[in-house]
Amino acid sequence: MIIGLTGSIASGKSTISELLKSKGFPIVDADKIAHLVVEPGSPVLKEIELFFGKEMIKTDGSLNREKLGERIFRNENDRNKLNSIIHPAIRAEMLAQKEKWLLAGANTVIMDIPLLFESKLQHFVEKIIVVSVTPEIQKQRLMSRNKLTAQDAAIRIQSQLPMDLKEKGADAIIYNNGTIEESEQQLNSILFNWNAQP
Ligand SMILES: CC(C)(COP(=O)(O)OP(=O)(O)OC[C@H]1O[C@@H](n2cnc3c(N)ncnc32)[C@H](O)[C@@H]1O)[C@@H](O)C(=O)NCCC(=O)NCCS
Ligand SMILES: Nc1ncnc2c1ncn2[C@@H]1O[C@H](COP(=O)(O)OP(=O)(O)OP(=O)(O)O)[C@@H](O)[C@H]1O
Repeated sequence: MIIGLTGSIASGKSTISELLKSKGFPIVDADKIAHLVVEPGSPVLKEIELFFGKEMIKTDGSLNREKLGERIFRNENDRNKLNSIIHPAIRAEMLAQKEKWLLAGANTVIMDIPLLFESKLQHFVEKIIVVSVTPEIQKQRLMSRNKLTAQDAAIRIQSQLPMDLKEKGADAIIYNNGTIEESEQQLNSILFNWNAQP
């Protein structure tokens, strides 16, 4: 079974993904792959430099994520441009990793895809878990994790589809407003209901 794990920014996908990993499930992580495809010297990084300018590259040749983030979260045209440069490479690597796990005999593969709905990737997966939080908790966690002002956190949240729309597209929802243990209990019952084994 291929399970898509999604949610909104700072809703707790990585936290749930870590729990799944500790239970032995193989994880294909789109955010990690997004780091991989922009390694120094990669063609994707060159394209980012050509469009967004030399100031997006640090002196050690790596991507200045903070600078690029400042630009793309507040500007839809820039965000669409970055997506058109980086997403094809991310998708190709996600599918390759999924195939690798299936060939290795995995029963269930987890695909952690933050933009599953925004990028219309529902066909990549068979079941969808949405990790949801209330807007207040989401903003608070995003501000403290990324050291952002309330305004910058709001801009990032608005760059994605609203949570209620994502919930409508879910096969199961984890409400991650309480403790991690409470979220793990919800996760366990979803895995049990779907008879999902690593
Ligand atoms: C703009 C970048 C450099 C900022 O880097 P930064 O280290 O600050 O953020 P990070 O990569 O950890 O992403 C954090 C979260 O931001 C959100 N996010 C990232 N990119 C986007 C985007 N293009 N549109 C909307 N939300 C996004 C996701 O919820 C993601 O989980 C980076 O997010 C990026 O390369 N984005 C484009 C790739 C992408 O779409 N990634 C999302 C998964 S496919
Ligand atoms: N149940 C919880 N209780 C307290 N803190 C939590 C809980 N779940 C997640 N967090 C914290 O909230 C922040 C966001 O969680 P996490 O990084 O898992 O979200 P994410 O959905 O993967 O974010 P992104 O979309 O930005 O990658 C992190 O600092 C994490 O430690």
